[in-house]
Amino acid sequence: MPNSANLRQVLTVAEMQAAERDLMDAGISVHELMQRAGQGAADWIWRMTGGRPVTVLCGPGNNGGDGYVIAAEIARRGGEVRVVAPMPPKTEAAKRAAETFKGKVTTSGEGLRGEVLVDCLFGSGLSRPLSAEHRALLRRLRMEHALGVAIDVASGVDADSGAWPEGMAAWDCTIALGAWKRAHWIGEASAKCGTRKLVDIGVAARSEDEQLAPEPDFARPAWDAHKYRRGLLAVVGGAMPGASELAACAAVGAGAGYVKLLGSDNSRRQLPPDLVEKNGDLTELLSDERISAILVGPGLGRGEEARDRLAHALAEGEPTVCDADALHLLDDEMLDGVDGTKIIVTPHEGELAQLCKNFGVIAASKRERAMAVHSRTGLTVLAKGPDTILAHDGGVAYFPQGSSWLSVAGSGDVLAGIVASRLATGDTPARAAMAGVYLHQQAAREAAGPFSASDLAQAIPAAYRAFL
Ligand SMILES: NC(=O)C1=CN([C@@H]2O[C@H](COP(=O)(O)OP(=O)(O)OC[C@H]3O[C@@H](n4cnc5c(N)ncnc54)[C@H](OP(=O)(O)O)[C@@H]3O)[C@@H](O)[C@H]2O)[C@@H](O)CC1
Ligand SMILES: Nc1ncnc2c1ncn2[C@@H]1O[C@H](COP(=O)(O)OP(=O)(O)O)[C@@H](O)[C@H]1O
Ligand SMILES: [K+]
Repeated sequence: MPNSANLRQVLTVAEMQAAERDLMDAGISVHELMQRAGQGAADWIWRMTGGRPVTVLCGPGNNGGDGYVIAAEIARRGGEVRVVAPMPPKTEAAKRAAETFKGKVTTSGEGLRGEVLVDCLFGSGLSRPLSAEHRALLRRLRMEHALGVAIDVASGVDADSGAWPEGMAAWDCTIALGAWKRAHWIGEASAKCGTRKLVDIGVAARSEDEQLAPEPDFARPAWDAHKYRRGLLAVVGGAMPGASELAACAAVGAGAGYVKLLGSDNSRRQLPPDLVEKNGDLTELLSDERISAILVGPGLGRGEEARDRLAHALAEGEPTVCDADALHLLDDEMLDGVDGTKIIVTPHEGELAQLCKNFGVIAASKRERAMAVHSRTGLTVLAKGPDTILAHDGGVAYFPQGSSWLSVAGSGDVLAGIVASRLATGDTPARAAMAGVYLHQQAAREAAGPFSASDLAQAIPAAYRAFL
């Protein structure tokens, strides 16, 4: 994934239109922007398909206009290309682009069988749901072509929410124009858009833009590093020790130099040799000044004792990750006198709903709920699930989709351990959360599903190496 800011911005349709107006104010015409977009997309298509016969489906707006530019460029390079246009071009720029394509244009593409379908029916200007006729056309053409490439966003997708049109087949590749849209990273669309490519047409990055989280860039420990300097993470255990052990095991490979499990019982259990467990009075155990971060929540329980342990952990004022049971116990009373900006919460959908309830927040979508909890409390909110959204001091960040093999019990404990480990190394909450998600996803690739959560935890050092 690109790490430069203008290739990571994620814009709404309205923001994209404003960016287009800014470019036009700077003297660049819609025609020029369409040429940049269409030629850039044609370049990717040419590289991916190596000159195989291409059918371009063109709609009436500027997405269709891009399609005519793509078709003309492929023809100029000597490729076999035809256009299916159920409606004539309506905008000036699209009409002008259509004139440059001299090849075959039909309205239905009936009987066409081809290798590559390029979808330029509708892009970000989708103003109503697809008609039954357009759905059927898209479905038929998609079935009649081996490979499908969507331009900007797949036709019928809501670019701002990532909602996917019912019954529509997935695409092999989506080529975003000018900037990423939310649909490339959230909702069903993010899972169905295939490989993502971005064509840069000169849109400038602004600091307030939402962004695709940058990949971590780790370094080996400093020459004079020692275990405490690399970070000491305290994992507060509770009623069900398995979950905190799993999180602690994950934390060992994710950057911290030392991970200590602070248990609540003295029962003899077989612990992995890397884990150090201390039992006893939690306040005393947490008074170790070398502790640089705390993880609390996995296996904590939700009763009085759990509440007490969470309150003790938060009272330390250290950078802290709250996950699982802790998310049910967090509320205004628990946060009273606590600096919320030092805390990361890692809720799944249900836990996010619980946080909203506890803090009296009402919001419609996962993204809005995460943002609302963040702005109400100052907490850094990593809302996980099939898609992951981070609401933090710097705004909102999105991530590529991880492997669906991550949907296994304990996977969230592993993520919490990784994020807490990053926090212990001195990363800011936002950086720790971003690095944590990428490490978790990379560990899933290394463990190559199906895997158990402990397989996933074991794959973390290999995942770490991928970002060195
Ligand atoms: N912004 C930029 O910087 C750049 C943008 N570029 C490109 O422009 C695209 C956006 O173009 P766009 O705004 O013209 O919208 P687009 O998606 O072509 O559709 C609008 C047309 O479709 C119609 N229509 C909509 N829904 C419909 C439905 N369900 N069923 C039937 N009709 C429907 C709608 O009709 P109306 O709502 O007006 O009745 C209108 O005629 C963007 O995705 C990117 O590809 C690049 O070229 C360069 C830089
Ligand atoms: N379908 C999916 N695709 C990608 N990642 C997923 C999917 N389902 C779950 N995950 C990831 O797996 C983890 C599951 O966490 P969680 O629901 O807390 O599990 P548990 O409570 O069992 O530990 C999260 O990091 C989430 O992002
Ligand atoms: K499209």
